[in-house]
Amino acid sequence: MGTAIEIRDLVVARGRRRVLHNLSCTIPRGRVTGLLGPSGSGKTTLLRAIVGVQVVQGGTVTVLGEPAGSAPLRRRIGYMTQAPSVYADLTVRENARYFAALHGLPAAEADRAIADVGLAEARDQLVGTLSGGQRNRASLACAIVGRPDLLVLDEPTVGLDPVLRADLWARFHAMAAAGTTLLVSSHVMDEAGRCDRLLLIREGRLIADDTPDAIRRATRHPDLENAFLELIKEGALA
Ligand SMILES: Nc1ncnc2c1ncn2[C@@H]1O[C@H](COP(=O)(O)OP(=O)(O)OP(=O)(O)O)[C@@H](O)[C@H]1O
Repeated sequence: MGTAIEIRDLVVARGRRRVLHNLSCTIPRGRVTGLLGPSGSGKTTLLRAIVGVQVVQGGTVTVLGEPAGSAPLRRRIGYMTQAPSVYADLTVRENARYFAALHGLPAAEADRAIADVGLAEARDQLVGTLSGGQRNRASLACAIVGRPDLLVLDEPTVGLDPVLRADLWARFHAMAAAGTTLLVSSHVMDEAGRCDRLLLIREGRLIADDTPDAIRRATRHPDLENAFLELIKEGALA
């Protein structure tokens, strides 16, 4: 299977606060790994460090065998931020075609990405007129258009109804089956069970790094939400 991302003793401060404390983990290739944790726990900061846009104070982040942020990685990573990163005054198709062109890819690839996120019917609509969930999917289309080896998605399913969420998760797994590594953040615990592996982060520290089943077994909670509460309680007692 192999390793896609290797993080060793990562320390990040934002403002005057230390946000990540000596965090270490490895993320396997060709799998969907979920990054879960409460609001403010450091999920976005960790994703930023992996994508290479975060100043770090210590430790190493190696992505697809290269140091995070290095030039060869630029075309190999798709990153969807929480704020939509698409142009409001362009249509969905124009946005996706623009990102396809940046990767040197033909317009057909843009149309494929739009269809992949279920936005084909809205492809000629200006992004500024889309609903929040549709705008998220337009951002996702732009992140996947280059068929990246690593897809880093910061809360991609916010604002989506259950049917669309289930549909997107099925697409994530299809991409993983085709060899893409996905790292997906969420603070919705019912999405945790959809991941192959989970990283649970709290106050900048990793409190679990395992499969959903192993976490359920170790905590004796069939429900991941309660399993996480148990891990947090154990952490507080340790
Ligand atoms: N630009 C910044 N300057 C100072 N502090 C920041 C900055 N960005 C984030 N922080 C702080 O860093 C901590 C981690 O933030 P981060 O965005 O990584 O959390 P998160 O787990 O992604 O939260 P959420 O789920 O709410 O998006 C928070 O305490 C936040 O207030």
